[in-house]
Amino acid sequence: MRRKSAPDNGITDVTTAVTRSGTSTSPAADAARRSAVAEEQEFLDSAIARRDTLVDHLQAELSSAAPDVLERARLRMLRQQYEQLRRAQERLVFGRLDGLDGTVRHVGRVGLRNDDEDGEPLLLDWRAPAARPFYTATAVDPQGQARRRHIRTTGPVVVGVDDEPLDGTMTAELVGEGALLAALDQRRTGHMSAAISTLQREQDDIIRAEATGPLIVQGGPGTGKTVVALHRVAYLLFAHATMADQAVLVLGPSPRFLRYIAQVLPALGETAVVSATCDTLLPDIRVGRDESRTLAEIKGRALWQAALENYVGSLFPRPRELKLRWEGEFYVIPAGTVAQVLASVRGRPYHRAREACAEQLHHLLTEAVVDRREALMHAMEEGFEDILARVDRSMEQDLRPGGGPTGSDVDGLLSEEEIDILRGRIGENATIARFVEAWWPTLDAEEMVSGLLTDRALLARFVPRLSAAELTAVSTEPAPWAPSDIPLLDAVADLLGETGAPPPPGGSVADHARRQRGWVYGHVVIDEAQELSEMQWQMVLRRCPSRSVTAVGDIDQAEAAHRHTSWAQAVRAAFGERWTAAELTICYRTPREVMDLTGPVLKRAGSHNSPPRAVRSCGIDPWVRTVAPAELAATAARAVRQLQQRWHGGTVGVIAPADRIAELHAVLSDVPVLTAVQAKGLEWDAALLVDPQGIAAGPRGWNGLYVALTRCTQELGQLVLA
Ligand SMILES: Nc1ncnc2c1ncn2[C@@H]1O[C@H](COP(=O)(O)OP(=O)(O)OP(=O)(O)O)[C@@H](O)[C@H]1O
Repeated sequence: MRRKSAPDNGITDVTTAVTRSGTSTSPAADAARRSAVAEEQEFLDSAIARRDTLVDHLQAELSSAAPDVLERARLRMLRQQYEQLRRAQERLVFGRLDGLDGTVRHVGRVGLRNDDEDGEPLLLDWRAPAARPFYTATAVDPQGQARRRHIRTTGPVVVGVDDEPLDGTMTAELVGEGALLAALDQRRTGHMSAAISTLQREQDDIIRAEATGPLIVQGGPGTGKTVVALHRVAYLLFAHATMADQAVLVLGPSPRFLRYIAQVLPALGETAVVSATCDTLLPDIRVGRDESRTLAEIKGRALWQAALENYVGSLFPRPRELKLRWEGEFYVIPAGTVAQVLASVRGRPYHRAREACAEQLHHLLTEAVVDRREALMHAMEEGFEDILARVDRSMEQDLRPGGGPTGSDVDGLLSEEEIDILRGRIGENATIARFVEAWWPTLDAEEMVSGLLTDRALLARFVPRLSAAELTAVSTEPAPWAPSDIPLLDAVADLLGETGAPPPPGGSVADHARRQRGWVYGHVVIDEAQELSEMQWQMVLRRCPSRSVTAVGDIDQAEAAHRHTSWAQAVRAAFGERWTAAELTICYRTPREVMDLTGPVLKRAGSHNSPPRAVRSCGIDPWVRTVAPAELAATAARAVRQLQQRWHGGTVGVIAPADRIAELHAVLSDVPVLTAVQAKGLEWDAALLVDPQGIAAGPRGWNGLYVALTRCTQELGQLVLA
């Protein structure tokens, strides 16, 4: 932090001289702008030098550190700091707050401390509480600030500054409007980038919200839901140190979408993150086919959870007398004792219960063997020579082989150590293991689910709420797994519990989390959450029992097979009434000219909401061409070429009904040609909609058309069939 000598004068000079777009209005203004840029360049240079020094220090410390177990946590933290600093190249410094008290604070991608450890930081991390006014201070609520400055940089060079006085002389709905509009107008690269320098108030409120329970964020297309979701991950990992130990799960709608957002969190230095779709959450299972909407809807219903619990529950053994054979003799464990053993593991997953019961069985058998021996010893004491001989023989067998103590106490009773050895032998004995396996078999989730889904009678027994037609539809599906099978497999795998050895050590927290189906995350973020079925929500809950979940989505863009038209319906099965709602209201992506077309489409989709308000106009009117069906593909190819020329250096995407994709792919190999569902969450500079009526004709087609219309940042073209 620096203190200005004459705060009021300094601020006034610059802010009156520099307009929001950074262009000057007079020679005096030009001079003020140059001086402001020079001042910020000086600061940026010092921040870069400090960052480089810290990187060098950390590198030296990491390379000289011994791999001491006790040091692991500290080394992990150092490595994280090192990675964050090393990656903090672009926009190292992007903001400045001038306090009413004359203090000056710079805000940047990472925090940088001065040489003096206890002193004020040189640069505030954008997530630090002290940086918050940069995103939320207004003229009405200046939060102790006199001015906010956006510093525009290209690599290590300051190229401009945009000042906003917070004294009421300039009122703007947007924070750092110049910088924001410049960011929104940039050509799209095909990858989302971080927006730390231009986050808006309503976005910041959600990013920094408490993470103690489910937070559901509704926002229309382009309102920055993905931006908010990803920056919230970065914020939570910064604000809650322990969250990095558990990792954060980011669930997106498709692999294509995950590729689109893949660079944002690494660029912010965050690596304790696992990205997946609901279909790829199970480490060893892959979806092998599409499915009908009817089946997706049936198998997405919450009722499957109880059905599967009953199904797995039915396979737990019932209490009955158990007769075990050990060293040629039979031992009986009465049904009452078995019932007690079973009761003691009630509520545990199948395999964990099995493991615990098997252990108790080993104990009981050991006790029975020891008791019988003691009885024999008593008899021996009473002088039965032949029994003595049997005991000796039996003991020789029991304590063989293995190098342990081979003798017994002088009185013939087993010592504690010998009893332990006996118990160990029973626990490792193959015959006993076979007996336990026959009594309580280990099960495989995939076999269990396919066994249930292909057996109509079994389905009718465990899923009685399905109609006869639904039972038939489910039981006659083909073999490879479909998307709606994944939550069923996950539910059964969870009810069964893990078997086998834990995954090998090594790798990062994210590697561990990725490899383990049952990993519990510190937080889960879901994008396009309106698409999740009730059973997919259960998958989320299993991975985050604390319910520290942020779900962003647009209920009006819902295209999934479920019939939810409100968030209350969508999340009732998962959270009941206990969730918090938030809303994003401003559309950043799609220009006003295009958003004006979306109102009627949204109405046709059955929504009572209005589309979000577009923040900017691009000056390009959306266009429509009517085309004969036979000309469609060729016209689309020509239109795409023209768009590519106009948006040279940017991106173009095509959206069409599913049945036209193949025909278009044949002529358009260098641009994405997607259905509306596949285009979810994506954006391009220009979008071409081919046969929009066809898009609207599908199931939930108007919602699909709403998605399709809102993918462009600049130009929208439509080819309508004659
Ligand atoms: N504060 C911001 N600063 C800069 N760019 C932003 C900001 N907020 C949103 N954007 C940009 O606006 C576009 C839309 O954002 P985003 O994809 O997060 O919206 P969305 O609500 O998830 O949209 P959709 O529901 O259509 O998928 C992106 O290019 C994003 O980078």
